[in-house]
Amino acid sequence: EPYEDKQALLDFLNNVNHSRYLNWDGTSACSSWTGVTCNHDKTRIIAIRLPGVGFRGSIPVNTLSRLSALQILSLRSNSFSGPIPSDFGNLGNLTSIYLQSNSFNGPLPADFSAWKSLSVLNLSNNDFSGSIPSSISNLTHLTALVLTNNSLSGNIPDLNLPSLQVLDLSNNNFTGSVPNSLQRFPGSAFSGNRLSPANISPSLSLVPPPSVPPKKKSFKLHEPAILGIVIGGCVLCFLAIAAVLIIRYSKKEGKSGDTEKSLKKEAAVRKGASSSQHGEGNLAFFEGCNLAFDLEDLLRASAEVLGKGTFGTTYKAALEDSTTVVVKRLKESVGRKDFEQQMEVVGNIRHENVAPLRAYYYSKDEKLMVYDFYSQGSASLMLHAKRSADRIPLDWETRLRIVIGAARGIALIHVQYGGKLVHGNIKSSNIFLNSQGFGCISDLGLATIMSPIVPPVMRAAGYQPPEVTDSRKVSQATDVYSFGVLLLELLTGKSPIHATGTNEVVHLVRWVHSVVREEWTAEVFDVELLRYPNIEEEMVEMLQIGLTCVARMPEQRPKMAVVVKMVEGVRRVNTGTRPSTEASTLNLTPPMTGIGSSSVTH
Ligand SMILES: Nc1ncnc2c1ncn2[C@@H]1O[C@H](COP(=O)(O)OP(=O)(O)OP(=O)(O)O)[C@@H](O)[C@H]1O
Repeated sequence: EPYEDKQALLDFLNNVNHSRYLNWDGTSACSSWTGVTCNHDKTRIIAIRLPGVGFRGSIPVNTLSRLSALQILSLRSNSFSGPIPSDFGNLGNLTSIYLQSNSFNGPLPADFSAWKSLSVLNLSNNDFSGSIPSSISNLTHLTALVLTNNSLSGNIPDLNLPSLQVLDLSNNNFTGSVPNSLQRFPGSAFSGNRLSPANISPSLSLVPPPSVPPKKKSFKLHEPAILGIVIGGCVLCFLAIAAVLIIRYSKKEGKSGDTEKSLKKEAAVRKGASSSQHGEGNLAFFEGCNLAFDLEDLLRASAEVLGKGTFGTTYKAALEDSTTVVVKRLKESVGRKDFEQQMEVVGNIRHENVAPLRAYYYSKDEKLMVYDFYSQGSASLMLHAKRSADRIPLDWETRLRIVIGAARGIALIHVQYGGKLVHGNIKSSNIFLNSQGFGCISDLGLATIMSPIVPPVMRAAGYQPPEVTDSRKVSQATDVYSFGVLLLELLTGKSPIHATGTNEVVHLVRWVHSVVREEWTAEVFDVELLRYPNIEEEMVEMLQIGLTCVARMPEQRPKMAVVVKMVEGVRRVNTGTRPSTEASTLNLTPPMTGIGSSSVTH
């Protein structure tokens, strides 16, 4: 509703019991919070956003405390003063508090224990004083703590915040040293204080100590500086790598769609020799595969290039009996023994969320892998292909199914072979829809057989976590990070590395962090999702799961089995609040098979 004056807003807050979101942005009609009593129990209101509407003065006690369902509270960019009212502690369901860019003052709340679900706390650009209470360690779900540009002082307590990924304590009056638990954060998180430099991360050297601490309302101006510092010296290197990858990608895109007469003909051209000598045995099929063709049939099939990936070229091959399969022709690979061993591992995995490897072939000149053809294309294609007015957007239900299926597939992979198996190349172009419309992971095993040849950092720019600098560092936590990037990609509609209008190269994980930190949460989501009603809660929950998966430190990322529960819980939790017809027609959680009791055939 367009609220035009303060009275209308007050009427809303005080009398309307049935709304779930209150968003009111951009006018300056309000002056004081006085009169807002919220004297009804509006248990359904889950989000209040009143940024920049001109409020000033303090927030009296008992104005919001009855909103027991409230999850998101944004009062940023007003002129509130005074302390945070003590009864905010009653709002035990809060997940995000944005009070930045006001003139709040006084100490921080002494007891944080009530905010058990809190994920984002942004109190920056105020005048809070005193120290950080150690009770903040009770916020076990906190992912972002932003206290920059206040007058906080004393020692920074040793905070045990396992989920924390964004920390900014800069431009305060903290003294002492950076505690052990926070030394993983970049130096810029602590700059502009009087801290001993001894144990601050070396990146501090990139941060010129500000001679005059930035003052109120300077946060947005300050933001690029912080980002610039965080990215710091990496940026040039990153830009160079990204440019190479973008050029490569566009070349690759350009190639896809080329048609070729047959794989055999192409092989002959490639070898500059007769193609009759493929020699060395035939295709090895896996149990349960009812495809009936041999190598010659496959090589004779008319083939269309689907794309050139990191490991070789992928073809859609139409056989004479009208079967269509996908053939991956690898550029090179490890030796026969290792190749065959890995193919046996992969080919024997049968699970609805893992694309089955149907057959393989190995000879000196030719290494092939045969898969089913997924006619709808990959999640990447569905999400990013030709964004135009007549395009049918990838709807929210399909995105949820992709996420849930992909999570189940990765979790299944992670319990194979004594929990030692890693995918190593999770990305949206390797995810397809299975017959039930759920995500299904392809390319298992390729990263392993190619790791001596193609290092992981060269493979999936934007999907690889910071610790992956060489192939030995790939672990299941790498897959969790890549899955988190996939989740963010599906929520934002943006590629893991994308260029902005100003040709600036943006890293999706950093971009999402910066947007969430600034409470532009609504802006984070893909505009194509805005047309679907009642999904904001689910999107916000998915966003939080995605951010948990992309935690900087591998040991802080959840295990994939836990992620499965989290993503499945998003819809289960919310079915009660959705229209019953809609909820009952969606079968988002068919029984999970395979995890723990996998249906692997040998
Ligand atoms: N079984 C399949 N069915 C339909 N399309 C597929 C299939 N397998 C791969 N593709 C598509 O073919 C194209 C090339 O795939 P390929 O796996 O070679 O490269 P990639 O996924 O872009 O990168 P990478 O090699 O790192 O996995 C991609 O667009 C991919 O989504």
